[in-house]
Amino acid sequence: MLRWLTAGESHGPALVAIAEGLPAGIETSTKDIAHALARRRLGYGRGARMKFEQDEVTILGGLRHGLTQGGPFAVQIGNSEWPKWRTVMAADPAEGDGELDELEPGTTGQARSAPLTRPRPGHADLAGIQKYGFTEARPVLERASARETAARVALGEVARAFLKQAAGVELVSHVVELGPVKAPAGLVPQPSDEERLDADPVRCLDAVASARMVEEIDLCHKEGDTMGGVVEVLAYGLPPGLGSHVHWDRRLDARLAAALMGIQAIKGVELGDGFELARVRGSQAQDEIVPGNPGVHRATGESGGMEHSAAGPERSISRRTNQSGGMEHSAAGPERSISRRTNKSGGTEGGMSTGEVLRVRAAMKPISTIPRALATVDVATGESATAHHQRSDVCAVPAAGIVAEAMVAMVLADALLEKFGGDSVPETRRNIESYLAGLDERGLGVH
Ligand SMILES: Cc1cc2nc3c(=O)[nH]c(=O)nc-3n(C[C@H](O)[C@H](O)[C@H](O)COP(=O)(O)O)c2cc1C
Ligand SMILES: C=C(O[C@@H]1CC(C(=O)O)=C[C@@H](OP(=O)(O)O)[C@H]1O)C(=O)O
Repeated sequence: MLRWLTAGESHGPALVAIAEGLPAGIETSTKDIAHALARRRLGYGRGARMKFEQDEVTILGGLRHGLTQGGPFAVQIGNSEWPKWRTVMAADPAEGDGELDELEPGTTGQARSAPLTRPRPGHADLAGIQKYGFTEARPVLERASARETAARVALGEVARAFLKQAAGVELVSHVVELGPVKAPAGLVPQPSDEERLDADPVRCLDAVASARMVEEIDLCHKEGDTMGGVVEVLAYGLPPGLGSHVHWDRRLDARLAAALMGIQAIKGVELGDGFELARVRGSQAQDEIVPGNPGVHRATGESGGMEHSAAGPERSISRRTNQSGGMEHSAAGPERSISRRTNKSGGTEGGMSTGEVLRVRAAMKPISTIPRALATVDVATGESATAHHQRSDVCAVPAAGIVAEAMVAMVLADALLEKFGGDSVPETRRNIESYLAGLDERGLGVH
């Protein structure tokens, strides 16, 4: 079982994250994690804070000479802006000598130390004040802030490394909608497109749509507004059978949906064709099962025309049946296999992975903090007021895609460990190979 937690506040000294249950032998490094964090900071439309703040990565436990050791993996992400917040965010009373009343760059007139008694709509501020007995929103917003997603991305990077090294599973994410602009339907990236996507200002695969998305962000910024959008995460090379149909909380789709909904500002999750399937007849909503090995794992519901972009990379984990696994006497043999005509379901059926490409989408609402003053109530006086305005991103959809990748990686790593176990990467890999060989023996392999 993979357990993990994050701690830390947006303007605290650091975020920390701990993952327990990862096997030994996962190859990763400070550099890999710093790279993942840098990817999260990418994206056109992010605010002033992304420019001046640095993520300072320190691995505190669980890694030795570039390999996990089987113990809890602990990472700290230091906040380079901490000296300015030492007083406001001091752990102990009357501690610190931070620059108390200096304005934050990009903010409009709010001193750091001022009590935030005018809760911002669209944020955790008011419900948090009500729930925890606070008199102002600072303690709420500090923990609710999506700054915390840096900690998730740090752990997600280790999970990604595990998935690739133990199972040959590779993830890729991209932006499919930004405000009113949509990328062409059915266009899906390969893991090998990652560099190209990261180089795009909005992490969109289609150059024309990307340019229109950038224009839309500029327009939105000019008009003093903010934007949301939709991101998609794909996982290539999953074995069939992760998750289970036997109980609601073991379903892979349910676990993915919960993990994605757990990202700040995510308001909807779809698996495969998701909501679109509700609009078509049953006869059009199936992924028919056929014998044979198409050599292509489809990412989408399209059955033709998209193979150049939808085909998955070769499954990189080896099959023992093709080598010396002693399966020669099997009735079906590895030459028999099973495949799907389409992948409308997005790679799960009955709460289990099908062995097709996993495709999941998350919809992000527009950034709540808009430059225009929003109506609220001052909780100190009970009078109508205008909400505090912190500086804000215009759009953080590209960053949300990286966070979504991390959350999907954590869920898949957990599901993989649940099914295959293993205290070391080679052991997990052997277990997967043996399972896949068993499927081949029965003629049920998904190649
Ligand atoms: C990567 C990322 C960056 C975000 N940046 C901002 C921001 O600059 N300003 C803002 O108002 N909300 C931002 N949000 C969204 C808020 O954190 C979120 O809306 C808020 O915590 C309330 O949670 P809820 O929308 O899930 O109800 C961001 C979210 C993500 C995922
Ligand atoms: C710091 C990050 O994102 C922050 C998430 C966030 C929010 O309300 O969620 C609000 C902004 O921070 P502030 O209110 O201090 O300007 C973002 O910059 C980050 O992603 O590293």
